[in-house]
Amino acid sequence: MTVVAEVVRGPWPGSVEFGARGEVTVAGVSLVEIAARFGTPSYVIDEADVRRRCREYKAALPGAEIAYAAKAFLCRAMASWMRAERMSIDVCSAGELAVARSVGFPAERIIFHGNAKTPRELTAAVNEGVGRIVVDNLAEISRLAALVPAGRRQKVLVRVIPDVGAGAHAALRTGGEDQQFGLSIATGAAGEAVARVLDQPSLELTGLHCHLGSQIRAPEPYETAVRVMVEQTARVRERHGVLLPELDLGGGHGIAYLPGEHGLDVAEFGRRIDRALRERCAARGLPVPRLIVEPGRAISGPAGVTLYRVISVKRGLTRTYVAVDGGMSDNPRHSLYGAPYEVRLVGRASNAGTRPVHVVGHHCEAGDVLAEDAPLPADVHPGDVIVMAATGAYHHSMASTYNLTGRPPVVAVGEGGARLVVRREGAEDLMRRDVGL
Ligand SMILES: Cc1ncc(COP(=O)(O)O)c(C=O)c1O
Ligand SMILES: N[C@@H](CCCC[NH3+])C(=O)O
Repeated sequence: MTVVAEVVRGPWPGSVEFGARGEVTVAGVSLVEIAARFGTPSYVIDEADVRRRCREYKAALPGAEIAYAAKAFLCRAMASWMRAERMSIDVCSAGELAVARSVGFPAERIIFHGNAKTPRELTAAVNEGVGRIVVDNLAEISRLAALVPAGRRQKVLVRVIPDVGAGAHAALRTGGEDQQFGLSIATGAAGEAVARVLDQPSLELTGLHCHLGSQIRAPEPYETAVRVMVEQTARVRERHGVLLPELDLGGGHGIAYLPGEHGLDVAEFGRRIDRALRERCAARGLPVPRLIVEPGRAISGPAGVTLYRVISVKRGLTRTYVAVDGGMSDNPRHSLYGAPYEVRLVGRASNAGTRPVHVVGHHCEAGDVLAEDAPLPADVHPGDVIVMAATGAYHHSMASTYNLTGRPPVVAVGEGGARLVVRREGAEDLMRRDVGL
């Protein structure tokens, strides 16, 4: 296939190719063929691209533990790719834990999160033997300690609020005071949690954790967080004489959603965090703790695309609406955060020129918009297939069945071609939970 122009890959998987006649392939597999074989809408994920991103993290942060944040996208295939790449996984529910364990993902490389873990979740985490549980409130400390069988110690991290605000949208900023995640240093809750954990013989405190927010594209907020977290680690030693061997900086690493944008530069992030950590630890006379990072979006986001079929094109007074066979049920991100997206026509060339359109879904809400002012060919028409970039994170995992629409399948592409890894949800699946009259 002729690649028409040097593609500025931006939000697309590394293997994407755009041909002169409108063909688009990912990992060498034609997206039109995927649409024909698996139907639309469909999520497509490039396995090699996901795995390459894991290796990029390992190369950028030698010696660090890289825990993929499963909330971004998890299915059994993804969990087994993470196992094969020797990644760790961060989970935040019994469901994510069960999926990871179902493919034999090693429990000791699982980090269990949650600001309101239920007793059932805590029990599952302890029984499975997860590597670390991240304490996120005072109430769960004694509850957790009581669940640990005699003769065992459960490793825990304490999630503190570093009071560093970062993230692409208010709903994605979780590192500042006055939100529901983590324990405040300012109110004394973080210090209290540390003391209570150290008081429990069945718990072993291995370090502090923080998570600033999501879709952060610059390293500076993380450098600030390193300063705060090293200071807190030093205070634990001063107050309790305990040297914490780990420091978890969470995730939140941003990606490009539009052409010309850039994500967090992982290599630069690695260099700067390493330097900041060494400097701060030297200043406080601490040995450098083992770093843990928890990228989700940056591992799976750019590796995924979504295919839709155009159902109708309506010209309004001022705008054109291109309605597709999916919508906020498979991608709630535009309606939740106003997130921008890049879309392209697939499978035919057009010389009609482009014009900005609103790509909308098929749900009964005016807010069911997928992309605003997206440039598509002026002759886009029903039956066309379009592809949306950077949908590998927080799409499948946030999908709903609104309007009793079944969720799309996930198709993995790689050297062996395309294969279904999650099947399409049908009316029978939806009715299986409905026990009837
Ligand atoms: C504790 C924790 N770790 C990691 C992540 C992963 O975030 P991201 O997908 O933005 O890297 C999140 C979500 O923001 C989180 O809450
Ligand atoms: N769901 C968000 C990210 C939340 C990150 C989880 N703490 C998104 O789609 O961007």
